[in-house]
Amino acid sequence: MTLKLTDIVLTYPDGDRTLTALDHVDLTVERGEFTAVVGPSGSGKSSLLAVAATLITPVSGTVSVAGHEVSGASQAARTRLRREHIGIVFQQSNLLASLTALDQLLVMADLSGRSTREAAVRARELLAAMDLSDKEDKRPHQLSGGERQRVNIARALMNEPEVLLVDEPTSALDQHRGERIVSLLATLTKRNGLATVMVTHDLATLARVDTVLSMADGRLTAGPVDGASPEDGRPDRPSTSPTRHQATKNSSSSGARA
Ligand SMILES: Nc1ncnc2c1ncn2[C@@H]1O[C@H](COP(=O)(O)OP(=O)(O)OP(=O)(O)O)[C@@H](O)[C@H]1O
Repeated sequence: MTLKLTDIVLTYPDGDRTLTALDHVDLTVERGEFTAVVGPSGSGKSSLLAVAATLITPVSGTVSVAGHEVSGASQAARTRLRREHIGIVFQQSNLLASLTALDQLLVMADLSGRSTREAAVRARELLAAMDLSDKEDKRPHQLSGGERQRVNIARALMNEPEVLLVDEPTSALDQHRGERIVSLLATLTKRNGLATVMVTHDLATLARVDTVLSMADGRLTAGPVDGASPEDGRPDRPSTSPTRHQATKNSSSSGARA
């Protein structure tokens, strides 16, 4: 199992009390599986991603990434694990303003000690896969919102991660560009064998994912919120299995504690 969170409890100090952001959460995502987490603001979605990214240590529970147990690992080991196995795409494009699209990717390779030649080949391949070959030399302000988000995704894939964590990828995009980004994520998940977790408010994008989970008050349960259909907003899409979103959670790989 590529990403496995078991019985995670995460709290934050809240004045003289403690706020439970994640309340005994289980999550398993296999390679090639695209999982979406939906839920209201403040329900714990970003906290879940941060724990999965090994950026925050939970009070209890275990995190395993690509077969590596995170609990008890040193800070240096976590950083290495993150660099080698996890790609993160943040909500807003956080590209460096002064760098070209190509250099945004090369910086990642530099941090992980890849050879410059090998990195340049991979970066160009990734930009081509994102349909950005003609934008290699463009800086962020010369790119559209959708193009910036595709550079973000390419950058997250630079070190060939097994796990891809994506926070609200469509929030700054119009519907068409948003759908294109999620479609791209779905394709990459299958093609690269990624275990992808996407936090989203955008129910229209759920038609492209394999599994939908809902966060509410720090608890993760199977299925979309309020009975919303994953096909909402995409009536023309060929349906793979409308009921799988519910079934997957309860029966097999992805575990969410109800
Ligand atoms: N660093 C922090 N310190 C204290 N409380 C926090 C911190 N980060 C998040 N919280 C609280 O934890 C709860 C879960 O927050 P989180 O950001 O994970 O939710 P979310 O579902 O991602 O929300 P949104 O959709 O608005 O981003 C909220 O009540 C939030 O106020």
